[in-house]
Amino acid sequence: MSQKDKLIVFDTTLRDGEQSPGASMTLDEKVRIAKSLERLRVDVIEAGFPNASQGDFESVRAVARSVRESTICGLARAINSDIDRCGEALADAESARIHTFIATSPIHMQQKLRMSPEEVVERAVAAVKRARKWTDNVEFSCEDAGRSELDYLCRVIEQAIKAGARTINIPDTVGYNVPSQFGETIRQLLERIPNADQAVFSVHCHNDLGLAVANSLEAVINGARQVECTINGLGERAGNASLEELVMAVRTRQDVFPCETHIYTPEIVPASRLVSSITGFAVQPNKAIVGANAFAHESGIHQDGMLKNRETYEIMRAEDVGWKTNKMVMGKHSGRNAFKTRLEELGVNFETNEELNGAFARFKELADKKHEIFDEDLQALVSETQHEKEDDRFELVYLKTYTETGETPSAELTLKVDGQEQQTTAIGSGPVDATFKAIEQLVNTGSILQLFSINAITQGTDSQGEVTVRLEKGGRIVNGLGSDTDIVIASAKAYVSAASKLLANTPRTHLQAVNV
Ligand SMILES: CC(=O)SCCNC(=O)CCNC(=O)[C@H](O)C(C)(C)COP(=O)(O)OP(=O)(O)OC[C@H]1O[C@@H](n2cnc3c(N)ncnc32)[C@H](O)[C@@H]1OP(=O)(O)O
Ligand SMILES: CC(C)C(=O)C(=O)O
Repeated sequence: MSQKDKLIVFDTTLRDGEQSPGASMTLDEKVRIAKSLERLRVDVIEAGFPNASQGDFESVRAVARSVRESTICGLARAINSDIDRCGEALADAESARIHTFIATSPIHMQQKLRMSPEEVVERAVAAVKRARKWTDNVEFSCEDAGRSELDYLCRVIEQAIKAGARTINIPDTVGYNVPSQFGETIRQLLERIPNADQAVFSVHCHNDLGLAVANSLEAVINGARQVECTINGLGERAGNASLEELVMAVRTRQDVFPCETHIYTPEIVPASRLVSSITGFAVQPNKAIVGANAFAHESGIHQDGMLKNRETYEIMRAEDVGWKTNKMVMGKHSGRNAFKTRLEELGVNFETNEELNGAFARFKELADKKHEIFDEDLQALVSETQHEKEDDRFELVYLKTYTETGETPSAELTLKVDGQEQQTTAIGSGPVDATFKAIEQLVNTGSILQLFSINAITQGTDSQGEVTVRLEKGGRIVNGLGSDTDIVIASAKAYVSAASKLLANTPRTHLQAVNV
């Protein structure tokens, strides 16, 4: 069994997270999120502020009734009516905690509460005692502790513990602290408060300077054993410390942290998605752990390293946080190793290095035009390459089409016909029709177009179009395939490919080249 301390994970997505402007949640949504936090094995779920409104009260009560495995907590000011309402909302919880708070910084005491430091101590003590009438599990927070005087903090906290608080929370309410200083504050509090050993010290950091996770971790190194956090870092203003980052930092760097969480990490990504879909707050792609790119690799050197040994570029396993797998994104920065490996996974093997190099060159060309190359793009690219290999009598060199409202569409075309460049122009009912007529002038198949179909290979307006052209002549039917981000060019490629097949065994003299 592990000798390490337990780090208690206190999630406040439903309370501080909901304080994000625009992130309000309905009762049902809160229960769904609470159930997801329970699956994550979060130790304490702060479900709301029951005295804020009837709706908040009912939500906290509903969460308290639905969740059995996590402790359910409610927030209350150091005011009897807040505390009693909180106690009522939590009455049906399997395990309940009342979290009461009052500000301890000079600016908050003078300007907001308009209370003297003595009055604040008295209110804190009275609040903790009142909460203890409801439950033994009472947490006390010194709001704006990050800007409070250390001697005064020691005084308030000592009294709060004496009054019965079993968790003491040190919030950096406005995200003002930096890690070394915040860690030192925790160390000093634990050292100087005589009854500090009778409570668990907790931290609650905000992200105004982007330091919420770093400050929390430094506090843990200095003795804090509860971290307050939210899924996706949701929360007031710039948000709170993000649960997923804290949990994975502690887990990944067990050489640094003297404690461990009991979080079931494969539930992290599902919880993140749920919170994002309910609040409508999208997760940025480069967000640590839960961003779409957190386990995606695009550059060739990284992909090559990953294929040789995953740990060259990954410090965690995607599967451990709930992704199906990590991702090799095929794009313009990808190299040959990743290209070849992905195609092999798709069942395509190259017989020679020349073939691989040819396909890879085409892939790079396509990647310059299109941000991400999907498996379907690769398959289209290879099948086009293989078609060309079989029947390369004709090759599209240049195509320019002209369309304008009220004007007749036209096409200007250069084809390589049996190795020789030939040019022509044609008009048609549309740019594709004009292009097909121009090709036909040069290749002269005399065939009938039986089928012309276009499909978008992937989603997005930068998707490639894949075109199939079916030509029929004298009972013989051939298909040609072409793909490109420009659907007229894809159509030209498909027609040229079909024509090549149709005339593969025809004597080369049949062609009547038209030079313009
Ligand atoms: C840092 C944090 O995240 S703290 C939690 C923030 N969450 C919320 O505020 C929850 C939503 N809030 C609300 O619905 C309302 O503000 C309520 C119901 C809590 C209070 O509403 P109102 O009674 O209308 O008061 P209002 O919001 O205008 O002002 C807050 C009052 O609480 C006082 N107060 C603030 N914090 C505390 C505290 N911890 N203990 C005691 N009194 C406090 C203020 O001094 C002010 O008192 P005053 O009216 O005598 O000046
Ligand atoms: C009530 C406390 C914990 C809080 O949310 C804060 O100080 O940010």
